[in-house]
Amino acid sequence: MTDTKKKILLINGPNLNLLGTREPELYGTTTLAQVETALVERAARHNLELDYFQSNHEGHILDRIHQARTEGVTGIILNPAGLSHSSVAMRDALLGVAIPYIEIHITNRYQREKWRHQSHFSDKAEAVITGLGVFGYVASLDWWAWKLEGSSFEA
Ligand SMILES: O=C(O)[C@]1(O)C[C@H](CCCOc2ccccc2)[C@@H](O)[C@H](O)C1
Repeated sequence: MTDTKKKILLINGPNLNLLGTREPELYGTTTLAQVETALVERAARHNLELDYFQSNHEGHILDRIHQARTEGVTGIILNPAGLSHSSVAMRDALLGVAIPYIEIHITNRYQREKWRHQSHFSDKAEAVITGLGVFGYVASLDWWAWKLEGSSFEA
């Protein structure tokens, strides 16, 4: 029996491995491992498979994005981190593999330095979440589940 579960890939950019251990006033106290574990379990409840990847190296992230296409990834949850504001190459990789993504940021970037207001990813994202803390990751997954389950609205 072939595995028919749709796959969502969670990608976190540079320094997010520090989540929960540094700057809790900005990023909270939940660790990246806790986020990843929680999303894997939540995805399974939606009959989805969730894989996750974090790197401090742009090229490794590009390689993981390229690999996603060969794996048949349906959608991406992307926190580009600092690369949000600088990486045309990462934008090109995402557009190149043509996998839809939701962009998520833990902090409200519009309350921070002006240079954080711009992202190389937002205009091509399905949606952008910024400022919900790590709940933004939960919201991103639930959005993918809702989208893939037919986008029906039940009040
Ligand atoms: O708010 C977000 O999620 C950001 O993507 C986080 C990036 C920073 C990622 C580093 O995250 C850390 C987490 C905990 C401790 C230190 C860094 C920042 O450069 C973006 O402007 C907004």
